[in-house]
Amino acid sequence: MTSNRSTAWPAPAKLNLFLHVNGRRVDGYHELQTLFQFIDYCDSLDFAVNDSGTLTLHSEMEAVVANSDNLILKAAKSLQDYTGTHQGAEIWLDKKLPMGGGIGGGSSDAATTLVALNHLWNTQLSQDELAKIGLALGADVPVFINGLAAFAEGVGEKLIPVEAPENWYLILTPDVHVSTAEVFNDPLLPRDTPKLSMDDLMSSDWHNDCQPRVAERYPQVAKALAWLIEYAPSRMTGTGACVFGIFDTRQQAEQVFAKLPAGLCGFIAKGTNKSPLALRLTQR
Ligand SMILES: C[C@](O)(CO)[C@H](O)COP(=O)(O)OP(=O)(O)OC[C@H]1O[C@@H](n2ccc(N)nc2=O)[C@H](O)[C@@H]1O
Ligand SMILES: Nc1ncnc2c1ncn2[C@@H]1O[C@H](COP(=O)(O)OP(=O)(O)OP(=O)(O)O)[C@@H](O)[C@H]1O
Repeated sequence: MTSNRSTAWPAPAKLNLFLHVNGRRVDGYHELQTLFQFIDYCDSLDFAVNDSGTLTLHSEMEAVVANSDNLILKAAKSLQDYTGTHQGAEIWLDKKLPMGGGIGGGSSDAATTLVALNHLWNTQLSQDELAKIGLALGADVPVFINGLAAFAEGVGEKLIPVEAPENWYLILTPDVHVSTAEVFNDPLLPRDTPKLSMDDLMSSDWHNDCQPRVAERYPQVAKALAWLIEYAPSRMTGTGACVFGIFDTRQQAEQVFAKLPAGLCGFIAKGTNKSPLALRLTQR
């Protein structure tokens, strides 16, 4: 073990408690309104800083995604380029979050890398500067950098912190990869949900505009939703494939989890309006 190893930087997952598609921009991207909340279910990263400038990543996910395509190394390189630092880092990733499920693991890993290295390299960028670098890596990176549950507009970069109910969730992870680009390119995707104002936020009908089409095209998602909805209010997060059921207590979530039939997988987590990454920073 390297002696200057800084350990256990959390990269939490997020849920989109709702995801409304309000329109399509001329560049093809969609205008969204969404409510992001973190859950206490996280990847974990370790960092050892060096003076040679080299960046290396150790991760079991290399079998699935080449290290050169990993958002962690892309984030570290972006921070080097932006700040001109000559420092580098050896990075270890303990991957827990299912990939491509709409819970934002890749974006969260990128955000944790930016926040941790900004701290460990002492490059002193502001949160806004880090969020700007992060946005170029993915629409969901800024909310992970800010670390507060938020109502988001635009493509997810205009963030207003909100206090959402910190429920317990049973999250099901259908074994299917849903392509975000494919969902947004679907001609039948509804794109006309009226925009909510902040005042209507908590009282309005929360839904996910991507859910009906994804459920139609991916029977595994439809099956997970059909089962979960029998026990709790349930929705899809992001563009899927994960779906979550909402519970008041851990016990209620556990009772339902215990009934999970063969062929469905999932986990229990608690919603949290302050990200475990932000909590880690304040504990230093
Ligand atoms: C749907 C969300 O998960 C909500 O949290 C995110 O906005 C998705 O963010 P992401 O996974 O980082 O997605 P990106 O990699 O930026 O986009 C993938 C593709 O989805 C489409 N896309 C994405 C976001 C958006 N607001 N409008 C789009 O039309 C674009 O074709 C884009 O090329
Ligand atoms: N560190 C990383 N962790 C996960 N995926 C990564 C990582 N780096 C690059 N990727 C790529 O990004 C893709 C999307 O990953 P991610 O797990 O963030 O999807 P997601 O949960 O659907 O995210 P979102 O909700 O932001 O759409 C993966 O399929 C993988 O190819």
